[in-house]
Amino acid sequence: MFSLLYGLWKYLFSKAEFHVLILGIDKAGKTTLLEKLKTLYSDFEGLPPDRIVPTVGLNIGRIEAHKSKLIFWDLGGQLGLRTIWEKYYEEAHAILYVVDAASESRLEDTKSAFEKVLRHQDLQGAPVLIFANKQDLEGAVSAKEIGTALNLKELEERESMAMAISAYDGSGIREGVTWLVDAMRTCKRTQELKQRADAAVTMNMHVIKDDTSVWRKERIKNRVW
Ligand SMILES: Nc1nc2c(ncn2[C@@H]2O[C@H](COP(=O)(O)OP(=O)(O)OP(=O)(O)O)[C@@H](O)[C@H]2O)c(=O)[nH]1
Ligand SMILES: [Mg+2]
Repeated sequence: MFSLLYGLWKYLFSKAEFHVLILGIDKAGKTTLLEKLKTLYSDFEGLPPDRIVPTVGLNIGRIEAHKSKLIFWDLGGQLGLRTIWEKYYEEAHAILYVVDAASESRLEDTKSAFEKVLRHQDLQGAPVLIFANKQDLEGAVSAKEIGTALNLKELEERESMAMAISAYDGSGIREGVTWLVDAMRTCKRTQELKQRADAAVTMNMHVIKDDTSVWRKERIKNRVW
């Protein structure tokens, strides 16, 4: 009962909260980015790149930006781990797709994994932000080139953007987060996710009401006043 009431209170009075799924093939720099986000947006210093290992499970990062709470889910990008991605689609407000812009040889793999993500029913209407990562390396291609390679222009039914970043030095990340928050605030998918959450809260309220009436009946029965 207390947890239901607390959940309801939190729901009514807390800041907007968004779930962002960080995807991309292995070694794109997803976890390095997640740790940089923590450093840039919280009092907590994220792990330095030399302490980051390939991801097998799930890494979570919570930050606050533009009066919103952002919860990032970072999953492993190795081939055998990509089947796990879809378990998180339903709850995600947006996709942050990280690309190693300095590795031309892996662009085909990046592209086919990306197309598969976009085709999934559970991600309909989710805004997509592409981070063309590793811009600190010589030979890294521009965000525009990555956007063209991934056919971003053809995504009519959703908001999309490609931005150049370096998860090492942090360049471009803040601009990307600003775009992302704006896109999540205004997109139809966010409204739909909210409606679903509202429906769950309404159901919880019925449970609370039922609990209370049972409790009142008990008091009457036992004459406890
Ligand atoms: N030069 C450079 N290297 C980077 C950058 N971001 C990540 N790396 C390096 O790229 C490699 C892979 O980084 P990770 O963050 O582990 O990549 P990941 O996408 O999380 O990989 P998985 O967990 O296997 O899916 C590491 O050696 C990082 O140090 C960057 O902005 N610049
Ligand atoms: Mg990782």
